[in-house]
Amino acid sequence: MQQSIIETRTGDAPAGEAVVELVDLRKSYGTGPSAVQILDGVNFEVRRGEFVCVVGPSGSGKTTLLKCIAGLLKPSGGRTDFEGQEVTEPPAKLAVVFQDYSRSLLPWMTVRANIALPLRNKFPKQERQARIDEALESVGLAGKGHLYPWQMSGGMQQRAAIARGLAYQPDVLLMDEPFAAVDAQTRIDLEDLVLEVRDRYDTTVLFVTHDIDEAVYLADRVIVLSGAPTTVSHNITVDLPHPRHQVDTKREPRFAELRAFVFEQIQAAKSNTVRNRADA
Ligand SMILES: Nc1ncnc2c1ncn2[C@@H]1O[C@H](COP(=O)(O)OP(=O)(O)OP(=O)(O)O)[C@@H](O)[C@H]1O
Repeated sequence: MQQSIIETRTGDAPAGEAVVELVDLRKSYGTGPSAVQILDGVNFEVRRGEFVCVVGPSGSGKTTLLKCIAGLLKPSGGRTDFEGQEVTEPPAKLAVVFQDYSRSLLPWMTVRANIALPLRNKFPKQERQARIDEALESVGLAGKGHLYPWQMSGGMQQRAAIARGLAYQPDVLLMDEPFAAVDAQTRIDLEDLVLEVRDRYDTTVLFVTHDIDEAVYLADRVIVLSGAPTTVSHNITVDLPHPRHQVDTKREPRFAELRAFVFEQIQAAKSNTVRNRADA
């Protein structure tokens, strides 16, 4: 029998402390009559320890949203809070992993030196070395720290980029389509790796993806964005058991139901975007 889809209303998120909170977040690019409104009052919270995926049509502003949360872009209105403080600069306890691993690692430095970079002047040498070793081990790169990024496969480089974020031991990891540029098998391995490290470090994860299967597989909640100008169209609880398993979880009827529901909402958001553009 089909179960109903559980939606979380804003302000009614699962119990626990809100680590990230978006309050009526607005962002437009450009000024005057040529300004284009991308985010048009986005509201949601991420609770400590949650894994939240954000999906939405292409161009709906997912990267823009993540950059506002990371303090890399100033909102045009509303605000984002990190651990109860309004974000006005990149928060110290937040790390970002971007899609383009080839640009996020410095090619003239070894992997160890890349991971050490954000730790410099923050921790004594011995602690830095211990953090680097632990982060490398947790992403399956123990003993590979002496390599340069260009000596590694795409999947290994993205593991190294994740290790750099983890070594900092952030409270929140923001990930912007981190596996979009790797092959399908590596992507599956990295999805499970991120679930493992989330459990190991108890990190809160906010993960942007185009891939609906990936979102439902990884998330505790999926936030679906409407087409631009963008708001939250759905906030869906993923009531699949943990630990997730690439075959068993995806075989569950509930997985198929949730996947179909998210897919339909994105299709609806896409057609609204086309209509909005035609009306403009
Ligand atoms: N710096 C900028 N200046 C002007 N427009 C921008 C800028 N950055 C993004 N945009 C526009 O804002 C809109 C949203 O972009 P954004 O990259 O946030 O969307 P997205 O949902 O992440 O897209 P995709 O799914 O294709 O990666 C797009 O139309 C994009 O062209």
